[in-house]
Amino acid sequence: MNPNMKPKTQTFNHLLPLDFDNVTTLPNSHAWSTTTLPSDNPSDHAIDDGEPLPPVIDIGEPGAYNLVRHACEKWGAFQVINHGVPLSLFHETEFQARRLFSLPTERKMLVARPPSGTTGYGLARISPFFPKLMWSEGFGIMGSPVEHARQLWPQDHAKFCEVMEQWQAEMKTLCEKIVGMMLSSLGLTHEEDMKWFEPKSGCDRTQCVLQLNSYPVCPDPDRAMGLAPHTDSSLVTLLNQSNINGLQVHKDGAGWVAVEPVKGALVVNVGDLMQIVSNGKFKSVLHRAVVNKSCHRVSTAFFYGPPWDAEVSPLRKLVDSDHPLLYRPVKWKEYLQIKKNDFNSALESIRL
Ligand SMILES: O=C(O)CCC(=O)C(=O)O
Ligand SMILES: [Fe+2]
Repeated sequence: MNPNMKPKTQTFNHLLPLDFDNVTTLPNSHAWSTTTLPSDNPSDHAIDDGEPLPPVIDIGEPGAYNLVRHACEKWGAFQVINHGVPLSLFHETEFQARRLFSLPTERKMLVARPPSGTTGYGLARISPFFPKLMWSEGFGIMGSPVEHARQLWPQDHAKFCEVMEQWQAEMKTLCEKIVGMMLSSLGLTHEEDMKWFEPKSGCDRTQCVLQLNSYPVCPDPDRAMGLAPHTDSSLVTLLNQSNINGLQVHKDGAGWVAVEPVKGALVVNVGDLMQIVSNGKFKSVLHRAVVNKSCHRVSTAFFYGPPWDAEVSPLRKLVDSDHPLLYRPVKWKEYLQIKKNDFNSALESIRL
């Protein structure tokens, strides 16, 4: 696989996932060959000093800041527990996501995501960068999902909207806390150093996307890919991967490492913007999702970012003669355009 590949011309067929329920063998369109499928298996290095890695951090503990910094530098990912999000809401969110994906294909097509859009039902947005299709379907939400939910369930959409809005609110609060912890761990204060990111004139303009992902049972998981390797463009991403294995993170020297699900924990990914803000100290983690033969896996990813037009640049306090400025300033909306063209080399293209 060439991560620098340009998107190929999309046809309508490329925008819509398979009707997975009616497929018993892996179609050629979804069969990743050894040249397109990263061949290295999850590493044996996933255990370090008897602890599963990336680390699981109790963010209620006084020493959590140091653990967060260490995880962001070493892995670009960690799991959080003791975060205050009720377990019942995890279950309700997963239940509603499963309810959506179990609708008949024709119903889901009513809310198909447009080719360059963010919200609605469809293939992974990164699909155009890869020669094969992924064994997954997704549904993107920004703000209220009510317009789409009304089309999916004309009589019965209130609960879906209530649960998704509650989940978004909880994720946003937790992201604010985690971004604050990351900055504090670098010796920065939110007030001084994050002015670009603060709500202006009392209204909160941070931009967030909630992405529901579905990985149906796959007849030939070794040749299929749930979600191909990528980094997230966000500042941070919070992922609920339910109780089923599938997420893997890439670590130099260790290869692909499985992130073991921990009940009630959320995975935190450092995103590209946080790598920029931290002047390269924190690593935007390369990750992927694999599929399996027996369980339909559902995950929810909450991408947390600054206002579209806020300029993101490395924090001045982190730049000195030993740590030269690594990235030019960029607005998130501009960065997303760069990512659409350059994909996994987007960070390189704004490097000084
Ligand atoms: O489902 C997963 O484990 C990964 C999801 C993900 O990386 C994404 O939605 O960006
Ligand atoms: Fe991701």
